[in-house]
Amino acid sequence: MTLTCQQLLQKHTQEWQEATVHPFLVQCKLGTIQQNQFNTWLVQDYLFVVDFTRMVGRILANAPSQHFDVILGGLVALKDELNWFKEKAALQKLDLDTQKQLTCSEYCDYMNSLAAMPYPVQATAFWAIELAYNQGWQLPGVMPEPYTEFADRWGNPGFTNYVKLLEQQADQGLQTASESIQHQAEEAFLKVARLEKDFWQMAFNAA
Ligand SMILES: Cc1ncc(CN)c(N)n1
Repeated sequence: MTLTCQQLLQKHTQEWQEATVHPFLVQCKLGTIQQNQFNTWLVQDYLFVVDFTRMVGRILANAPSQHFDVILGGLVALKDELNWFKEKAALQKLDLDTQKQLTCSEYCDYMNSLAAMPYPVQATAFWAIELAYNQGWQLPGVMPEPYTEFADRWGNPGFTNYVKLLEQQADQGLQTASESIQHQAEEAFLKVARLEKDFWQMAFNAA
Protein backbone atom coordinates (compact mmCIF):
# COMPACT_ATOMS: atom_id res chain seq x y z
CA MET A 1 0.00 0.00 0.00
CA THR A 2 1.19 3.51 -0.78
CA LEU A 3 1.98 5.90 2.05
CA THR A 4 0.83 9.53 1.78
CA CYS A 5 1.58 12.67 3.77
CA GLN A 6 -2.05 12.85 4.94
CA GLN A 7 -1.78 9.30 6.29
CA LEU A 8 1.27 10.32 8.31
CA LEU A 9 -0.66 13.22 9.85
CA GLN A 10 -3.63 10.96 10.65
CA LYS A 11 -1.50 8.18 12.12
CA HIS A 12 0.65 10.43 14.31
CA THR A 13 -1.74 13.14 15.53
CA GLN A 14 -0.23 13.32 19.02
CA GLU A 15 3.34 13.77 17.78
CA TRP A 16 2.22 16.35 15.23
CA GLN A 17 0.20 18.27 17.78
CA GLU A 18 3.29 18.50 20.02
CA ALA A 19 5.32 19.76 17.04
CA THR A 20 2.92 22.57 16.21
CA VAL A 21 1.26 23.63 19.47
CA HIS A 22 3.61 24.93 22.14
CA PRO A 23 3.53 27.47 25.01
CA PHE A 24 6.14 29.51 23.07
CA LEU A 25 3.59 30.16 20.31
CA VAL A 26 0.70 30.57 22.76
CA GLN A 27 2.67 33.24 24.60
CA CYS A 28 3.51 35.06 21.35
CA LYS A 29 -0.22 35.17 20.69
CA LEU A 30 -0.87 36.46 24.24
CA GLY A 31 1.99 38.95 23.97
CA THR A 32 3.55 37.49 27.12
CA ILE A 33 6.63 35.83 25.61
CA GLN A 34 9.80 37.22 27.19
CA GLN A 35 12.27 39.13 25.03
CA ASN A 36 15.04 36.68 25.90
CA GLN A 37 12.91 33.72 24.80
CA PHE A 38 11.95 35.37 21.53
CA ASN A 39 15.48 36.55 20.77
CA THR A 40 16.87 33.09 21.47
CA TRP A 41 14.39 31.67 18.98
CA LEU A 42 15.27 34.38 16.42
CA VAL A 43 19.04 33.76 16.51
CA GLN A 44 18.77 29.96 16.63
CA ASP A 45 16.18 29.89 13.86
CA TYR A 46 18.46 31.99 11.65
CA LEU A 47 21.21 29.41 12.22
CA PHE A 48 18.68 26.67 11.46
CA VAL A 49 17.58 28.36 8.21
CA VAL A 50 21.20 28.57 6.99
CA ASP A 51 21.47 24.77 7.19
CA PHE A 52 17.90 24.29 5.98
CA THR A 53 18.81 26.27 2.83
CA ARG A 54 21.76 23.93 2.25
CA MET A 55 19.41 20.96 2.69
CA VAL A 56 16.95 22.32 0.13
CA GLY A 57 19.86 22.86 -2.31
CA ARG A 58 20.81 19.21 -1.94
CA ILE A 59 17.20 18.08 -2.38
CA LEU A 60 17.04 20.06 -5.62
CA ALA A 61 20.08 18.12 -6.84
CA ASN A 62 18.20 14.84 -6.26
CA ALA A 63 14.74 15.87 -7.43
CA PRO A 64 13.13 14.95 -10.75
CA SER A 65 13.17 17.99 -13.06
CA GLN A 66 9.33 18.30 -12.85
CA HIS A 67 9.82 19.22 -9.18
CA PHE A 68 12.35 22.01 -9.88
CA ASP A 69 9.80 24.80 -10.18
CA VAL A 70 8.47 24.42 -6.63
CA ILE A 71 11.90 23.85 -5.05
CA LEU A 72 13.51 26.77 -6.88
CA GLY A 73 10.62 28.97 -5.73
CA GLY A 74 11.37 27.82 -2.19
CA LEU A 75 15.04 28.70 -2.55
CA VAL A 76 14.19 32.20 -3.80
CA ALA A 77 11.95 32.68 -0.74
CA LEU A 78 14.81 31.49 1.48
CA LYS A 79 17.12 34.14 0.03
CA ASP A 80 14.61 36.74 1.17
CA GLU A 81 14.10 34.99 4.51
CA LEU A 82 17.81 34.94 5.37
CA ASN A 83 18.08 38.68 4.68
CA TRP A 84 14.92 39.30 6.71
CA PHE A 85 16.38 37.42 9.68
CA LYS A 86 19.52 39.57 9.44
CA GLU A 87 17.41 42.75 9.47
CA LYS A 88 15.38 41.59 12.48
CA ALA A 89 18.53 40.62 14.36
CA ALA A 90 20.21 43.97 13.58
CA LEU A 91 17.16 45.88 14.89
CA GLN A 92 17.48 44.02 18.21
CA LYS A 93 21.31 44.25 18.13
CA LEU A 94 21.54 40.46 18.21
CA ASP A 95 24.75 38.69 17.25
CA LEU A 96 24.04 36.04 14.61
CA ASP A 97 27.63 34.87 14.79
CA THR A 98 26.67 32.72 17.76
CA GLN A 99 27.05 29.03 18.64
CA LYS A 100 24.16 26.74 17.92
CA GLN A 101 22.43 25.39 20.99
CA LEU A 102 22.38 21.60 21.32
CA THR A 103 18.85 21.17 19.94
CA CYS A 104 19.55 23.42 16.97
CA SER A 105 22.77 21.47 16.31
CA GLU A 106 20.92 18.17 16.48
CA TYR A 107 18.30 19.41 14.01
CA CYS A 108 20.98 20.71 11.61
CA ASP A 109 22.93 17.44 11.86
CA TYR A 110 19.73 15.59 11.02
CA MET A 111 19.11 17.78 7.96
CA ASN A 112 22.69 17.12 6.83
CA SER A 113 22.17 13.37 7.30
CA LEU A 114 19.19 13.47 4.93
CA ALA A 115 21.72 13.87 2.08
CA ALA A 116 22.32 10.10 2.25
CA MET A 117 18.60 9.24 2.08
CA PRO A 118 16.48 8.48 -0.99
CA TYR A 119 14.55 11.35 -2.59
CA PRO A 120 11.07 10.33 -1.28
CA VAL A 121 12.44 10.49 2.29
CA GLN A 122 14.02 13.89 1.64
CA ALA A 123 10.81 15.23 0.07
CA THR A 124 8.73 13.99 3.03
CA ALA A 125 11.07 15.62 5.57
CA PHE A 126 11.12 18.86 3.54
CA TRP A 127 7.30 18.97 3.50
CA ALA A 128 7.05 18.18 7.24
CA ILE A 129 9.55 20.91 8.20
CA GLU A 130 7.64 23.56 6.26
CA LEU A 131 4.22 22.32 7.41
CA ALA A 132 5.34 22.49 11.04
CA TYR A 133 5.95 26.24 10.77
CA ASN A 134 2.96 26.85 8.51
CA GLN A 135 0.60 25.29 11.06
CA GLY A 136 2.53 26.31 14.16
CA TRP A 137 2.40 30.03 13.36
CA GLN A 138 -1.11 29.86 11.88
CA LEU A 139 -3.00 27.89 14.55
CA PRO A 140 -2.95 30.51 17.35
CA GLY A 141 -4.66 33.06 15.07
CA VAL A 142 -3.67 36.69 14.44
CA MET A 143 -0.73 37.64 16.66
CA PRO A 144 -0.19 41.06 18.25
CA GLU A 145 2.73 43.34 17.35
CA PRO A 146 5.66 42.79 17.12
CA TYR A 147 4.87 39.14 16.33
CA THR A 148 2.36 39.76 13.53
CA GLU A 149 4.91 39.64 10.72
CA PHE A 150 6.57 36.53 12.14
CA ALA A 151 3.25 34.67 12.20
CA ASP A 152 2.43 35.99 8.75
CA ARG A 153 5.75 34.90 7.21
CA TRP A 154 4.92 31.22 7.67
CA GLY A 155 1.16 31.41 8.13
CA ASN A 156 0.21 33.38 5.02
CA PRO A 157 -1.98 31.74 2.32
CA GLY A 158 0.86 31.77 -0.24
CA PHE A 159 3.05 29.75 2.13
CA THR A 160 0.16 27.36 2.81
CA ASN A 161 -0.14 26.82 -0.93
CA TYR A 162 3.62 26.21 -1.26
CA VAL A 163 3.39 23.56 1.50
CA LYS A 164 0.54 21.85 -0.40
CA LEU A 165 2.75 21.67 -3.48
CA LEU A 166 5.55 20.15 -1.38
CA GLU A 167 3.03 17.59 -0.13
CA GLN A 168 2.06 16.68 -3.70
CA GLN A 169 5.72 16.24 -4.61
CA ALA A 170 6.41 14.09 -1.56
CA ASP A 171 3.30 11.97 -2.32
CA GLN A 172 4.48 11.54 -5.90
CA GLY A 173 7.87 10.30 -4.69
CA LEU A 174 6.25 7.95 -2.16
CA GLN A 175 3.89 6.49 -4.77
CA THR A 176 6.59 4.40 -6.40
CA ALA A 177 8.80 3.96 -3.31
CA SER A 178 9.55 0.53 -1.84
CA GLU A 179 8.12 -0.41 1.56
CA SER A 180 11.51 0.12 3.13
CA ILE A 181 11.75 3.67 1.75
CA GLN A 182 8.19 4.40 2.88
CA HIS A 183 9.18 3.24 6.35
CA GLN A 184 12.20 5.58 6.28
CA ALA A 185 9.87 8.43 5.25
CA GLU A 186 7.64 7.71 8.25
CA GLU A 187 10.70 7.74 10.52
CA ALA A 188 11.75 11.08 8.99
CA PHE A 189 8.30 12.54 9.67
CA LEU A 190 8.47 11.45 13.33
CA LYS A 191 12.01 12.76 13.70
CA VAL A 192 11.00 16.17 12.32
CA ALA A 193 7.99 16.27 14.67
CA ARG A 194 10.20 15.55 17.70
CA LEU A 195 12.87 18.07 16.66
CA GLU A 196 10.25 20.77 16.09
CA LYS A 197 8.84 20.23 19.59
CA ASP A 198 12.36 20.37 21.07
CA PHE A 199 13.20 23.53 19.11
CA TRP A 200 10.25 25.44 20.64
CA GLN A 201 11.21 24.14 24.08
CA MET A 202 14.84 25.23 23.58
CA ALA A 203 13.73 28.83 22.99
CA PHE A 204 11.13 28.67 25.77
CA ASN A 205 13.81 27.54 28.24
CA ALA A 206 15.63 30.87 27.80
CA ALA A 207 13.21 32.49 30.28
C1 LIG B 1 12.84 25.04 13.43
C2 LIG B 1 12.22 25.46 12.12
N1 LIG B 1 11.39 24.63 11.47
C3 LIG B 1 10.85 25.04 10.29
C4 LIG B 1 11.10 26.25 9.74
C5 LIG B 1 10.48 26.67 8.46
N2 LIG B 1 11.40 26.68 7.39
C6 LIG B 1 11.97 27.07 10.44
N3 LIG B 1 12.30 28.31 9.99
N4 LIG B 1 12.53 26.69 11.65
